[in-house]
Amino acid sequence: SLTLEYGAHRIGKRTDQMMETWRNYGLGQFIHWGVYALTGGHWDGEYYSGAAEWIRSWDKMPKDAYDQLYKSFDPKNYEPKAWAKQAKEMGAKYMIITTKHHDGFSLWPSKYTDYDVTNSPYGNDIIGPLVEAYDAEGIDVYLYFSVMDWSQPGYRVSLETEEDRTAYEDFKAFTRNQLIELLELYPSAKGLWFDGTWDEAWKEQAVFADELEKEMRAMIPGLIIGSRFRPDDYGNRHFDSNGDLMGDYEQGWERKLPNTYEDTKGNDWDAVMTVPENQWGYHSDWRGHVKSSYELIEMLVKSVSLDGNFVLNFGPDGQGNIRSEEAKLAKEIGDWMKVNQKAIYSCGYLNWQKQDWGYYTQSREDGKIYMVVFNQPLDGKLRVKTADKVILDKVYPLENPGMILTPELIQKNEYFIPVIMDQKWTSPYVIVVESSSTDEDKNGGFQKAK
Ligand SMILES: COc1ccc([C@@H]2N[C@@H](C)[C@@H](O)[C@H]2O)cc1
Repeated sequence: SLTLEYGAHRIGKRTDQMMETWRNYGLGQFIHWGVYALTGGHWDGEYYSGAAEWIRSWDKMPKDAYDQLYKSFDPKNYEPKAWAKQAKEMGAKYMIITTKHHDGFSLWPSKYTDYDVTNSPYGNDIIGPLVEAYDAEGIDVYLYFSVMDWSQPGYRVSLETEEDRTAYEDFKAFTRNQLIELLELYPSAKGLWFDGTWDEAWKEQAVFADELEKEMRAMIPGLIIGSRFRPDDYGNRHFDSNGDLMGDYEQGWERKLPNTYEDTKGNDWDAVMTVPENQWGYHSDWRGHVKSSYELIEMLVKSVSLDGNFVLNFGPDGQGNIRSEEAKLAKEIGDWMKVNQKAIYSCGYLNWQKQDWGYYTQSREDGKIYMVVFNQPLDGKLRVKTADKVILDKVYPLENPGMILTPELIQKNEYFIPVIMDQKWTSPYVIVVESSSTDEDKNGGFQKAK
């Protein structure tokens, strides 16, 4: 392997308590909010088919017009407490807020730019009250920060000239100043979620990024930072030039999920997901496929079954309203979580063979195994192939622990679990399997429930 000064500084998962807490979240909420929300994905009556938060890059969007939008930013309906309550009801255990997206508009009072909320009609800090409201609901807060900042004179895609390099030094200092400022203002933040680090200019900054990451980690012990922040000695992010994970968890799953445990490389990871195909910021006219709560619950369960967290995106409008489609999803997901959360929180991957009916999760606290059923077989028999030397001690529906299900032995370590046929299931349900290991290879494989 290569000798790297600025590659991964740790091999394998973090084992400290703060990371264990992160690993056990299961469900998170992403919030994309900024002046782009004022456009709602339209300009001058024209529909923008790209991701709404990228509308400034649209050739039909006059840049100076976009850059004046902040003078209209005055979200009368912004209610951070209501947002936090809704997220609590949904069952989110953490929330990631865009403090600054690619356009550079800072949602907190920043000493380092005039392009921030204090110079908008709204005038007040957006981030502070949001952090307080989510902390009060017991939902951990993480700060999204885009290194790419179109508003900054020193920002560069690549460093071609001496002038570029001089300007970029100012940009690096500005970037550091804002990040230190954020951690000083909001020390209850548990981590940072970086974006906008794909430019060549940034990928040459292995030394600077490493020193800055060390400085931030020293400010908040246990701070959790993903794989998209630092470039290594050769400019590689996410995985260094030896293939080792940069940062504390893999951030590569954006609008997509791993399909097998092997895809996750055994790392911690999060998947961040839009409700439409590709809209993070508010777009008033969602076109194409809009995901249902059923689809999103399956993505959540699949993520947890593969040792990841699932982060669902919300894009409030320019007045600070949560749109009705998102409110409905929060309610529907929350209703499901209220009944089935034991299969999600503090759960992760189980090495039993994946079956068509759905997903296994296993509690990291008491070892209980959860079968989350999405595709009930027509014959009502759920095939279960355990790992070797496993005994099924007790099997029952999570919603009805008194209803003991008796597995039918098919062959060694393989059973049919009879599902509850008398109920017309309309949403995914959970069966609990209490199992124990045996050192002999018992053919019987299971004991009658005690
Ligand atoms: C294809 O390039 C990009 C670049 C940035 C993004 C940003 N990352 C997401 C988390 C959103 O913030 C989106 O704007 C998406 C695709």
